Amino acid sequence: MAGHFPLLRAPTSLSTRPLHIYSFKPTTTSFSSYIPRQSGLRGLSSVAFACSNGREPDSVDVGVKSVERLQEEKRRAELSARIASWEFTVEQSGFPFVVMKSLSKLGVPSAILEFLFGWVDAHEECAKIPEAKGSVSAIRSEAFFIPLYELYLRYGGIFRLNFGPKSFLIVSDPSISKHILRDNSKAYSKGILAEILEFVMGTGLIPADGEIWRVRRRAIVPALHKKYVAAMINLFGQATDRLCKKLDAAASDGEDVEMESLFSRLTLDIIGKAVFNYDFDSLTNDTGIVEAVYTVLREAEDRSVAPIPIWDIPIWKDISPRQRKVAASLKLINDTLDDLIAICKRMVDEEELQFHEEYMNEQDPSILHFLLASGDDFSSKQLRDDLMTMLIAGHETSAAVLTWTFYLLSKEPSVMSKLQEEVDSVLGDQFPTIEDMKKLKYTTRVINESLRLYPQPPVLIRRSLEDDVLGKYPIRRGEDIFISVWNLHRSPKLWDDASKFKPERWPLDGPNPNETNQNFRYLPFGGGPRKCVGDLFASYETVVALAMLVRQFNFQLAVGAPPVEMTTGATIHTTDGLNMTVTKRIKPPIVPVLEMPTLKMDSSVSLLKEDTLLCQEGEVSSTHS
Ligand code: HEM
Repeated sequence: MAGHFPLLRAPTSLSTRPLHIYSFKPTTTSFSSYIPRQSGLRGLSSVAFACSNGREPDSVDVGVKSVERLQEEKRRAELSARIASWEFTVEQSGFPFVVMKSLSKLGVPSAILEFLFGWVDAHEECAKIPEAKGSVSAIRSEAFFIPLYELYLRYGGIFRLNFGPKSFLIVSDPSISKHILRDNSKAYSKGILAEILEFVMGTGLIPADGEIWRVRRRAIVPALHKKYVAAMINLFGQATDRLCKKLDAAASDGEDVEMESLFSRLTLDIIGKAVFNYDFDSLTNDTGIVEAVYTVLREAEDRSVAPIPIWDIPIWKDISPRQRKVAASLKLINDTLDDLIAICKRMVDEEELQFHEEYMNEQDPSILHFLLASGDDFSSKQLRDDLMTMLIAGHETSAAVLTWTFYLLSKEPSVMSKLQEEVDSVLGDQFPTIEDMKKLKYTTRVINESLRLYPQPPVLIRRSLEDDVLGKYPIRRGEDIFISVWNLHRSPKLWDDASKFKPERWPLDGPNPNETNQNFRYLPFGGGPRKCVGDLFASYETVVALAMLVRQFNFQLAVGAPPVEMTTGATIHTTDGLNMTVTKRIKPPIVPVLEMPTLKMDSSVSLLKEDTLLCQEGEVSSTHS
């Protein structure tokens, strides 16, 4: 999300997208990056991550797709070659640069050039940030962070990208990221992000800056205390159980399922209950409010790529049917939130519970209830902004994590087997509990690794509020900056086998990886004061859903489905959904364990020890720690 920005990618139309099951129906999900079209950054090139399930598709459509894919790969290779040949470089003056470019054209490898000319650069009095310029001919509408990766390999951990009059600093260096996000975070705001999200999130926590952000963060973080998150485990289990029932029916009927939209609905149902005690029940129904939520999400995404902000023209709001629909959807959501706030206020007035640090109403443990009970002084508009922000922040991100985790697992059956083995032994037939979270170590590593390969969102956005120095480069106030988490997480300089899905890279007996213990090369939840407030919530949510689903089913990419390609909204989405064949698992028979009283005592002693160890080492990082 949106820390979660570029925001928003919602199923294009709930009515055009059947609720849960269909076979290879293209899902009208053309996601675009949030990067404003006028910036010229969108779709610098395109990339298709073809999926193959090891079986040959046979339809004509699929044949056409394969040709398109080959063309795409060719285009991509051409673009890589053009980037590698410095074609996009903005000429910098000076003898060293001219020599470097000439040597590069003669085929001298970039590692040698870096070695030779890095030294020269380091000794210049006022180093200049390497500059590249966007090429109109290379612009397409696909995932923008892929060409940024190619440019990073060519230009390094910080470079300037120019598009016409606009320019952006692209940062892919751990220590510069740490400087911006943590060490000098006060000198940076959310910039473009705040401007685009204003209509839907107002001054909610994600777009807010300065004093408003400080006050709201201080009010909201305590609401996600450990007891609350533990109580949410039940909710995660129940919601996932509903999804399991749907999959069970699909498996019995032999129908394939589109998992991305199912995950979107699962996480919407969860976040509605968790944040304001509202059951969207979107896994079962397409009610007006669910459609309203998606209308607003889609609008935010579209605004982020529109060439002219026509929605700002007063008369346009009244005559455009689309803008009228957006306004009506926002009104419906706001009215619903106002009702929920009123109901909750009455509950708080009537209850006799004393407010304290780990306050929680068992009947309604929602964040809204905590905020109202805390007696904080804020307007209902601010409260609505906060609720809306968390709804969006906690919905698309978790759904995207689950989508890409299942995609990755479909490619690595050995990881899936290991995962199922752990889940069987830890959960048996029970619903997951908070104690299980510490024991599901490999499951957690699978999520950690999925977040490395598919960070949600793939870039973080900032704007400098004052002059600063990034690495060795001075920068001016007002610079728009993209920290590419995608580049950091996939850099061959920072990781062995960077592009391989390898949960084993994170030792089971080691700490849960986070930005601090990975020194800012790994930023699944951002870092510094603006780190995600829902990190622990989201970790448990995705672990519970993953564990319950793989316990009951096997998942394979559906035969003949469109290839799984990437595109961006708030998070990384698929272009045509994640179509899977789901089959019920046949588990091996449970072998009864012989009761041996004398040995029993010994084993319980060692079990206790192991549990203690797991508690200490298996903790999932939390903003609240
Ligand atoms: C796997 C799921 C999630 C991922 C990957 C994720 C990721 C992130 C990231 C990277 C940021 C930092 C953005 C930045 O620095 O610009 C962030 C911020 C935020 N996240 Fe999440 N998030 C997830 C789930 C959640 C959930 C479940 C909630 C709410 C319950 C939530 C609420 C927020 C909020 C309010 C912020 C803004 C914090 C601030 O600016 O002070 N997120 N998230």
